[in-house]
Amino acid sequence: MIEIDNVVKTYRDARACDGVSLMIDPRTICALVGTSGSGKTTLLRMINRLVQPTSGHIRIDGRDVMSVPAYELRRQMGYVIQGHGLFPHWTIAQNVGTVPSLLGWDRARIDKRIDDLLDLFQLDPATYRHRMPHQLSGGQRQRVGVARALAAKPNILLMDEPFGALDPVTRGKAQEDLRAIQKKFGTTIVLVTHDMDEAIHLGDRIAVMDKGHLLQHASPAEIIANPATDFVRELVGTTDRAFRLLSLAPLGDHLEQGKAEGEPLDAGMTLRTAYSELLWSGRKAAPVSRDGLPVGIVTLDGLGKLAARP
Ligand SMILES: Nc1ncnc2c1ncn2[C@@H]1O[C@H](COP(=O)(O)OP(=O)(O)OP(=O)(O)O)[C@@H](O)[C@H]1O
Repeated sequence: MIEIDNVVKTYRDARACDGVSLMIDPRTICALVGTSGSGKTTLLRMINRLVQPTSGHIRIDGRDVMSVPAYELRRQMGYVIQGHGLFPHWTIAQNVGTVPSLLGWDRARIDKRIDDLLDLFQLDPATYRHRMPHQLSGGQRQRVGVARALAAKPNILLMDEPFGALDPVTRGKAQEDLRAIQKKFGTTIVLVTHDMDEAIHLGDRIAVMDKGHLLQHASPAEIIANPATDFVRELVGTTDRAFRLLSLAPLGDHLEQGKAEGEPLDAGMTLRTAYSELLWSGRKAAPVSRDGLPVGIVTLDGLGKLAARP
């Protein structure tokens, strides 16, 4: 549990964070969103003491971060920034093994961890271990950045615009990888992003900030359906909120009974994708299958109801 309790950070002429209180549950992803200069990065960096609060407290499992030596705290938490932050003159293996080496793990354990992580991020260890960061693509470097942050099995991962520099396809893949890894390890993730789609897609909860204030902290569905202020409404965008609602749930969660013709849709796709598929194939209904077996149907009418204002 990360507990942010009435935290203020003032710089000479700015209140970067102005009385922010927020609870982040273990094993969840909290997406911090807001316009530029709203205080997201400042808040994130106070969690690992890269920035010191002017007042207020941040506690991790009940322990005030200011009472833990900064180096110890940062070794317990992964930190990923935009543009990966890899050491350019170190090999990929040395980069990934940084924190385990600092923690004094023995060589065999470090090597195994490096190989496991490279495997996990689909970077063949034999090929990539000895390469230098400049010999990788931007997307690969970003994966190595996340692998490095996870190397010492931290409970908490802090991410500041980690996918901001990636093209949309690579970015989508990186988001899927992150979701899968978060599920597998149960890591608590705090993710700063400018991108509301990314926040909706990845966040169990979204925290919206503006001018140092926390405006709303709620689930993506709640933020879309009931934005707390005009600013939040504007950030969510009104033109495609129906589609955003549909993008939150898998088709398999909203099956209907009945008969439908044609190529089945997979129960794992989102309701939004199913809607698009129905429109594209000119059908009002389609069968749904899971692992090749029929499990129900989906209809345009049914999807229409799910997309309507709750
Ligand atoms: N070291 C600093 N000294 C003075 N002012 C600062 C410092 N760091 C941040 N600020 C100010 O605090 C405010 C919040 O900055 P912060 O970087 O937290 O915003 P942000 O929401 O992360 O923005 P962005 O999305 O552009 O990264 C801004 O007005 C910024 O100019």
